[in-house]
Amino acid sequence: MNSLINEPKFPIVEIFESLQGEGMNTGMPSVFVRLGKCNLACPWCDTHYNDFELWSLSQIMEKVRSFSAKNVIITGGEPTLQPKLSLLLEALKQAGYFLAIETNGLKDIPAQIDFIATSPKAMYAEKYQRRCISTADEVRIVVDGDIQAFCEIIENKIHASGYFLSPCEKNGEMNLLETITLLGQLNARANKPKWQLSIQTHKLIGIE
Ligand SMILES: Nc1nc2[nH]cc(C(=O)O)c2c(=O)[nH]1
Ligand code: SF4
Ligand SMILES: [Mg+2]
Repeated sequence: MNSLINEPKFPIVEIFESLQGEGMNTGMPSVFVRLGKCNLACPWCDTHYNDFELWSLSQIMEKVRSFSAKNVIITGGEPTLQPKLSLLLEALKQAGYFLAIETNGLKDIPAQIDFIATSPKAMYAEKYQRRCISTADEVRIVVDGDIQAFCEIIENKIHASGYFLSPCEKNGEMNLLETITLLGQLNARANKPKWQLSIQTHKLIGIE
């Protein structure tokens, strides 16, 4: 009997190597493991998270090992939806990788993760009011409307080392003026966390 037939499988959209394009780790060489499925449906989502194929754990490990970066970014879709995510993370950890996650922050994060980047979504504010993660390394919020109140709610709910605003891209245009205007308003408050700009630099320079 081949024990590999019992291997866990994961919905994989794509696995590729690039530079982290966003947030405080911008420029870090990374292998991106993009998992399928999501528990939200943001209208401006840039990922075909339902276009996935099932890959076994060893297929994923082989692909990740074919690249040179030692930072693995688990992204999606929403990667925390995978019931067996810890098995994948355990295998990657055993192989010596630093593990980062990109999550919407509604579900708990497995303990194997070394760096949490979370992007709470203002249009789903009620869900975040009800329950979300309470700590992260960085918070990045997309400016898809008048979201100052949501940023203030998230500051209180999610303690992080860095808080970022990202412009929203619609029809190829970024709302940068709206984004930096809101940055100015958030940072004019006394005794509150300072917010910074995070741009999807990979899109500007045309890398994956
Ligand atoms: N270069 C690059 N950096 C990224 N950071 C987060 C990404 C994502 O799609 O989750 C991403 C991505 O797709 N590409
Ligand atoms: S949470 Fe992320 S992956 Fe899910 S729909 Fe929103 S932008 Fe897309
Ligand atoms: Mg992306």
